Amino acid sequence: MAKTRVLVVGTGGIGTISSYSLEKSGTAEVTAVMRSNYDAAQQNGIDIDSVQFGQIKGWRPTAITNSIPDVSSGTVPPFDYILVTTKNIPDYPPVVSDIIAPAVTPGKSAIILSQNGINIEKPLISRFPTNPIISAVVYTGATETAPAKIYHDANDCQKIGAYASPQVPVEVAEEAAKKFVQIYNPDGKLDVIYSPDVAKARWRKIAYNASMNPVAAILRMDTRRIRQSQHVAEDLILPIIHEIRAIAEASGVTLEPDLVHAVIHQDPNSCEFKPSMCQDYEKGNLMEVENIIGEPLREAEKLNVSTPTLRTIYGIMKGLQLRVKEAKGLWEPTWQPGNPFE
Ligand SMILES: NC(=O)C1=CN([C@@H]2O[C@H](COP(=O)(O)OP(=O)(O)OC[C@H]3O[C@@H](n4cnc5c(N)ncnc54)[C@H](OP(=O)(O)O)[C@@H]3O)[C@@H](O)[C@H]2O)C=CC1
Ligand SMILES: CC(C)(CO)C(=O)C(=O)O
Repeated sequence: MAKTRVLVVGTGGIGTISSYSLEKSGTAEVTAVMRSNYDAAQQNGIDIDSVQFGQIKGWRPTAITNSIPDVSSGTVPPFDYILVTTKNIPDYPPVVSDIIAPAVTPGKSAIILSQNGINIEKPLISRFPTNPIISAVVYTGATETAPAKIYHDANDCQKIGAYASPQVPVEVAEEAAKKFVQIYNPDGKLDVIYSPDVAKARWRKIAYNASMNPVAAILRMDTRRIRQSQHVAEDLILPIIHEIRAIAEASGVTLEPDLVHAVIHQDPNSCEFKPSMCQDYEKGNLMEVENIIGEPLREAEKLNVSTPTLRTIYGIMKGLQLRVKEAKGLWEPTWQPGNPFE
């Protein structure tokens, strides 16, 4: 039987772990789009040090490329799935829809977003109205420690489901999501499951990311120290979790009573874990500020929900993001027309 064709866009931490399981299943062939790690992977393959799969040296997916395949050329067969595992940073171009556009076959390729954040699916719906959109809420822990060297320290754990798109029949999108889970996890040994209510899963996950990620980045502190400082946990983390719960509730999603406990205890006491936003800031990289904090805040404004802590944290994170942009030469300190503070 022909294998399912999957394009993985952004083969860093999560992209590599997903590519590995998809290929290992024997039912998928992965084309991995790589960028800064392309040369290293071409030369020596990818090394994976995995808590779940052991030590893997020089692993290679079916194909590695350093550009997005252009399916309109007619030389590349269409992809059944496009799995997007780049960081998602809409405040600096190119945005995800522009990145993947050449590889999307209208009406065929299902697009799966594995990225953190809320509302990340919306720009894809308007750009690719006839393609099924699938949302993957990812709890896996994986970091690229050097080009094409992946440290996988928390078991692959994903909740995957269809995201409603007006021109795509619900059953088509659900079928695409279920089939993707089937090819990813054919024998059910992984904690990678179909979720009929992925919107709820996203709100639940954002309670961790909107609280722990920015507070860790601002303080340059791991989540155990955040919790060990009762003050930081009580005055910053808990209020943000409560604010996220209130926004979700106003948008029609009731989060479970164990939410606070689940966020506080997501990282075991034994580890000193710095969430991705903190790691990115320490590396001088742009951070996923808009989808993790900006979007929940915009939802809150629309729904008239009070979110004082989230707003303060957003202001600080926007400032830190600007510092990263300036250091990278992506922003110049100039006055924009209409700025009342000039
Ligand atoms: N890592 C984790 O444990 C978890 C991550 N997530 C989410 O998953 C997503 C991916 O995170 P993660 O795997 O850590 O990210 P990484 O930074 O490890 O990997 C992202 C990869 O995408 C590449 N990339 C970015 N833009 C492009 C582009 N335009 N064209 C081609 N390649 C591109 C990057 O290349 P380059 O190196 O050149 O920038 C990098 O190789 C994020 O949204 C994150 O929030 C969710 C849960 C856990
Ligand atoms: C905590 C983790 C790794 C997965 O839940 C994550 O989402 C992040 O660091 O941003």
